[in-house]
Amino acid sequence: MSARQPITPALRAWIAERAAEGLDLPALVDAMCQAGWDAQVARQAAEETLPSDTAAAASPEATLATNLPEPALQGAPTRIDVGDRTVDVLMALAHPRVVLLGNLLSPEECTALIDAARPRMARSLTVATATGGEEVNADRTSEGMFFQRGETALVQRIEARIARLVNWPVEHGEGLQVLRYGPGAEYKPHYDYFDPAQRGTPTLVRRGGQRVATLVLYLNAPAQGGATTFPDVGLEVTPHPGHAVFFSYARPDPDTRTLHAGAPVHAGEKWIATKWLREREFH
Ligand SMILES: O=C(O)CCC(=O)C(=O)O
Ligand SMILES: [Fe+2]
Repeated sequence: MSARQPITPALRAWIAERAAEGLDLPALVDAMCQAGWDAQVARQAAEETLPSDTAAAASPEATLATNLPEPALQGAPTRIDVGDRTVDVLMALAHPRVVLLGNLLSPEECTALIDAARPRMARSLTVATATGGEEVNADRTSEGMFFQRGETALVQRIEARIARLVNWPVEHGEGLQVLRYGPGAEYKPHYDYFDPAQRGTPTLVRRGGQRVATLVLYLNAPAQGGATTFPDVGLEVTPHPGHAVFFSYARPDPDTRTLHAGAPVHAGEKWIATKWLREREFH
């Protein structure tokens, strides 16, 4: 292609997402050329989007700072030190970006979180994207509650651990939400980002930008059912106490393939804690 192509925000977001997946500068430029971009434009866009030290180093070993939450998986570690604990890396998927983690919470912490949440559970509300308020949603038959950020010593400890795990400031996180699904309850397929086409989205985004990543922490294991599913890629994550599934989305777009659901619980109950991460400080 010879015509000068513009470096659009969408292109920048795409570059950042590929970088988060581990592509280095030469690989990024290659991928863009294959997609029809002019080599010079591709290199310029990549250099402008990636931090200068990354672009300059341009080696596969270089730490790729990104604009998305992301566990430090360079060098394929089997475990990650999160300060007061060592988390197991169990599985990673590039697109959608999904990382399955083990040992994020101890059995005692899972129980303590359930016990602290239990007296405050109410039928789950979902953000009403049309208005920016909250509403009861038939697609979401769980019960839930929110902790304030840093509300208790336990919540504070977990939030600090998550921040270190995904390299994203505590202040960019929404309060931890605890959900309980009884038999038959589910959370139908949805995206966690706010739909840009909805009228209420600007109100929601004013509180800290878009959501860019989600961490679902499993607090128990239902006897049957209750997986977190990603229908676009046929992935089912089985709940185990102390495990967590992380996924990120560089832009509010279905092409991130982050459509996901809480599958119906068939036997027993399912308890999770969800941490949504924003672009900026959430207040
Ligand atoms: O229940 C699950 O496994 C998924 C929960 C979820 O999607 C959410 O809290 O946003
Ligand atoms: Fe979700």
